[in-house]
Amino acid sequence: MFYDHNAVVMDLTSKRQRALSCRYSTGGGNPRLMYAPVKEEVEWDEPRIIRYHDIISDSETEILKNISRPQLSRSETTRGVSKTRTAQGVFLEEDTIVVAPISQRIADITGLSMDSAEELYVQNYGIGGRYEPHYDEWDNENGRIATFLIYMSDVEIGGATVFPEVGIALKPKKGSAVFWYNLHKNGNVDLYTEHAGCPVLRGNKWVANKWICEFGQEFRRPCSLSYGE
Ligand SMILES: O=C(O)CCC(=O)C(=O)O
Ligand SMILES: [Fe+2]
Repeated sequence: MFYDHNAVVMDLTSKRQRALSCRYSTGGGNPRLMYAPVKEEVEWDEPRIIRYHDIISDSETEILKNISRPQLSRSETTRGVSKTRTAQGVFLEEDTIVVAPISQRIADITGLSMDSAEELYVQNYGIGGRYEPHYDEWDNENGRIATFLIYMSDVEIGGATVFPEVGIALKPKKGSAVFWYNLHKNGNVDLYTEHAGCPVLRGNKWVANKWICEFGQEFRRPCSLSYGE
């Protein structure tokens, strides 16, 4: 399938920008964030997509890139090496330097448990690297309830994360992250969360994905019995 991402996106994003809002967040009163609240910006309402600014430092990103570089391999999906995802990636174990504090920060910010989350997945896209439209979760037990996508680089041209169903483009901004729920509270996939990584036209794109899973979130994000919620 071919999407003219730039055309869809530039049009709708500019309309939406008028309603954007920003605030400092303590993750609902988390003690670790009381003295250093995180900068939160609403990118979209439904599905709710939040951008967190300055959540990872330049030195942390350099460490993550340096650790990852020698281990990168072509990204795979459940069907093997992927043609729809032309990037290289690596899962970093929790005891890797700087990884555990990042997981803790994500837990503090989102209020979700990291106990059943996947390991941090660092990805690098070169020129032309892209990831075609997909859902992070479809039908798994302990599915990916939410995605926390950290941008570890700016990208000169291209490389936006786009949501074709809603018409929004999230531009990579080094040190920031975007967060959304893939699943509704009733456990169904939110069909508006289909997203893609646009081709990198100039520059080099680094991201780190933390996929947060369902188990352990029962009291943090209680289920809903309502069909639409
Ligand atoms: O690189 C991006 O902007 C999106 C990456 C993504 O969607 C994924 O790895 O699942
Ligand atoms: Fe994704």
